[in-house]
Amino acid sequence: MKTFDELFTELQERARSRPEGSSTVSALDAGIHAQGKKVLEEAGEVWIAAEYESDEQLAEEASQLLYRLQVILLARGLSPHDVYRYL
Ligand SMILES: N=c1c2ncn([C@@H]3O[C@H](COP(=O)(O)OP(=O)(O)OP(=O)(O)O)[C@@H](O)[C@H]3O)c2ncn1[C@@H]1O[C@H](COP(=O)(O)O)[C@@H](O)[C@H]1O
Repeated sequence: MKTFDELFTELQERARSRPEGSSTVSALDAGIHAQGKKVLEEAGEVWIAAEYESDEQLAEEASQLLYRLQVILLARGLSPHDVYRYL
């Protein structure tokens, strides 16, 4: 179990050390266009899960959307704190 901020710290470390087999390294290397498509894809899956699937499936899809949002923030050099100031 990890929090939003703990996951972001982990992703920053992946970006820095670039370990073999990291999903995050692959996602960062794929570029902003591909990262944006993943955000949209996961947002759509959250919507479908909310309408038709279980609470557990919705929570899992939401986790993937949060992950994809973090990847795109990281790629642009932003952090969750840049977002929090608008909440
Ligand atoms: N939370 C996530 C996470 N959520 C989603 N994903 C990625 O999203 C994929 C699932 O999304 P899709 O449904 O689009 O599946 P897919 O189309 O088969 O995936 P792709 O072929 O497009 O990669 C997973 O296979 C992962 O690649 C994640 N990848 C990593 N994390 C966490 O990020 C941290 C760093 O992970 P690594 O960079 O892999 O070390 C770890 O704590 C991981 O748990």
